[in-house]
Amino acid sequence: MSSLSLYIPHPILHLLHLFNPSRFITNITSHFQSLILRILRAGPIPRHVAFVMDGNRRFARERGWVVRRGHEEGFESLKSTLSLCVGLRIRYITVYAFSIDNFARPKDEVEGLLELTRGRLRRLCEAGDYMQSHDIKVTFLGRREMLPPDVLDAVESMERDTSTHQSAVLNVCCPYTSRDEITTAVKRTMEEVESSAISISILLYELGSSFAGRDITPRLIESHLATNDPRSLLARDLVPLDDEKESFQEKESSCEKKPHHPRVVAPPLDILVRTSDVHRLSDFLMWQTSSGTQLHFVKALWPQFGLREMVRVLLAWQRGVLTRRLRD
Ligand SMILES: CC(C)=CCC/C(C)=C/CC/C(C)=C/COP(=O)(O)OP(=O)(O)O
Repeated sequence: MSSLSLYIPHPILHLLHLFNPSRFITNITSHFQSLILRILRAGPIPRHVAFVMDGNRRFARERGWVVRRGHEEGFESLKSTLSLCVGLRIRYITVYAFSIDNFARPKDEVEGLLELTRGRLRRLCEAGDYMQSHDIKVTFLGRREMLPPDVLDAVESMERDTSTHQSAVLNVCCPYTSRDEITTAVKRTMEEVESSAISISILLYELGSSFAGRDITPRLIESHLATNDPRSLLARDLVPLDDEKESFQEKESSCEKKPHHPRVVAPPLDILVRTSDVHRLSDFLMWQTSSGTQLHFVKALWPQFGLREMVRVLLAWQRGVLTRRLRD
């Protein structure tokens, strides 16, 4: 601007200062994005979308940067993707932030990822920041007990500070693998079935009868998956298990309401996106993707994922939904 001041009269220069080209471009871009999201919202909207945020290291290496910087760019991409999802009114967003296997990566890289959790992500949950102003509940899924104490403290405070939020849920899988999640769910199901079987059989034995036990069904195991942890569900989305639906509805409509806590499950996973052109699940949400989930493998590396990629994914999913509706 200073060299321009030699040629441009002062009042015009003043106007140019007020005009601020970079702010103007940012405003135009954000208006354009809101318009696109509003158009997309005219169609069906998925309730639950998951992301395998792959390609941070490649993004860094291609630019001659240290790996840590690639993950930092990945974090910025997570923030902008969250805004896209919120703008689309998607209620559940589940991201693969840290696999249990990632502990085996170089120390500096692991420390960089943990620092993003206790630093940048923690700040987004503080008073007046993004998660508060957008009413987003943040929950961590996986083996939190494997995290260092200071990261665990940050995780617990993020969950506490956002626990009453109702507009959307961000599930951060960290440290997580799908096989571990399924194994834990099976163990919990067995414990539940055994404890209810024992108490009912004692009662029936005393009454002189016998008891065959509660059935272990896929739906019962599913209700114990991390994505169905009651802490990560929005009250308005709770869906009782099929075999409990009737009694749930009865209790809901009964005048004399007794406390009833049916096992519940979250809305099914509609879309899974994996970036960086890798066509694998890598031990992520294997149960949840086993029926009805549309899988999208996108060429862009995670730090490059943006509006264009999201629009493509959503249009493909909407096309699928509308085609099914016409066919059925
Ligand atoms: C704490 C938090 C929410 C962080 C967000 C940052 C972020 C996007 C983390 C994902 C980490 C990860 C292991 C990505 C996989 O790409 P890669 O590293 O395997 O990359 P590559 O496929 O190029 O090797």
